[in-house]
Amino acid sequence: MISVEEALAQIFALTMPLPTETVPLAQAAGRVLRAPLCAGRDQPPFAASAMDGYAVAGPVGPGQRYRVTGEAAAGHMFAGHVGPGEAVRIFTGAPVPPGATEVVIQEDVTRDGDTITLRDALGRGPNIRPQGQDFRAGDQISAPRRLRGVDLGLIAAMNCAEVTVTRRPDVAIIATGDELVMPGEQPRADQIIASNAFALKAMAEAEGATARILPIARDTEASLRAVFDLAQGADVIVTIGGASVGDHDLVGPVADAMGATRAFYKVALRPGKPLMAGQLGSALLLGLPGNPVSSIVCGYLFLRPALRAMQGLGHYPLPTNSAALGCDLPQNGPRAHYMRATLGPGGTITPVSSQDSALLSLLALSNALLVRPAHDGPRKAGEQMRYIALDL
Ligand SMILES: Nc1nc2c(c(=O)[nH]1)N[C@H]1C(S)=C(S)[C@@H](COP(=O)(O)OP(=O)(O)OC[C@H]3O[C@@H](n4cnc5c(N)ncnc54)[C@H](O)[C@@H]3O)O[C@H]1N2
Ligand code: MOO
Repeated sequence: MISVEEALAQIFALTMPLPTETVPLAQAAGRVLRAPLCAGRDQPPFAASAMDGYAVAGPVGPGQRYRVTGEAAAGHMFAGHVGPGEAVRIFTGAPVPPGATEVVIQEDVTRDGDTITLRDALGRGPNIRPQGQDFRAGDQISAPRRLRGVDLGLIAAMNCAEVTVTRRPDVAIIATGDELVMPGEQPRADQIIASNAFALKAMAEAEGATARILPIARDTEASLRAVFDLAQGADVIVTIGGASVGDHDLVGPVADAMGATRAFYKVALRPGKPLMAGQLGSALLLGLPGNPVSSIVCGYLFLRPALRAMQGLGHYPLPTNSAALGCDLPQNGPRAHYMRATLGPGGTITPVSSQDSALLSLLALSNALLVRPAHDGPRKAGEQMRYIALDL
């Protein structure tokens, strides 16, 4: 059995950044920017008033008087110049007219006809945002990066209407097993509901992929082949179940018979030991174990990083944080253990009561995977441990 790190490296070796496409900004949230962007203009493009008040020229102090010669509002600049002893009525966001040295807020002014007089208690000036204070024409946003809402706002301000992003990976998800029916169907007494595909689809979509749940493959070679055929065109084919050593575990043999090349089978990992990875046609093939927690943990550890790599974000495992252990733990065995755990209010992390890989309800109660490396020694409450946030 190979280590989790080796398995992830082998999966990365099977991935290539996908081609790019150009999309309008309004459709770019969550996509991965692949080409750097350049600001088309300075922001603000002119010295701008930060307040509503008066743009004045000349010394500013209590009792100073100015003659108001015009008005500047956002989107309506004042065409003239402000000379000594003159003022222009100005509003937030308006260009500060040439000659003006300060904007005095209107609360500090008394106005009588066309004359303003500054009050005794003056606020601090100058209330002018210099041209290019936010960014300059030519300033760049670097790539690659996942585009958040704030990035889209900045790109829009730079006057870029379109962005070059990675094409969305297409993920085909195949649940396998005679015991499975879809939610809402009428299961026989010996059947259960196929649940894992829904978690994995949500995970893939949160990583920027499109995901399709294919019909459940039954435990026959013909059925599995037929569903694999439906996966054509996918960048990633994820199978669920049928990965172990039982007589009805057909994923490996059928994929092999269809020409898949196998990178590895079995990882020193708990849960998720019977994980398989390879290539089928041009698709990355991830054969996940059927136990619900195993498949979802493998989705975190392998599918998410693989989708990031395919979108051009590089080869990285999901990030970990550290927290103080809430209880003692015995020595770990030979498999890295990703324990379902809760991160409590005091910042301590505690494994949930059972680590059985079939217990979806306990996974749903958890908000972290406590990482125990293979052969990790016994741990005492209070020790710092690494964990992965269960954020999807
Ligand atoms: N003799 C051995 N038996 C098993 C071993 C082993 O090493 N030797 N490994 C165990 C481990 S660990 C795991 S994990 C499982 C993985 O088995 P499979 O990947 O072949 O999965 P299945 O047998 O098809 O299913 C396991 C379990 O999960 C349920 N399941 C399957 N698909 C779904 C789905 N889409 N949604 C919800 N639940 C699903 C299935 O009904 C089974 O209960 O093998 C152990 N056995
Ligand atoms: O490797 Mo299995 O996923 O422990 O239950």
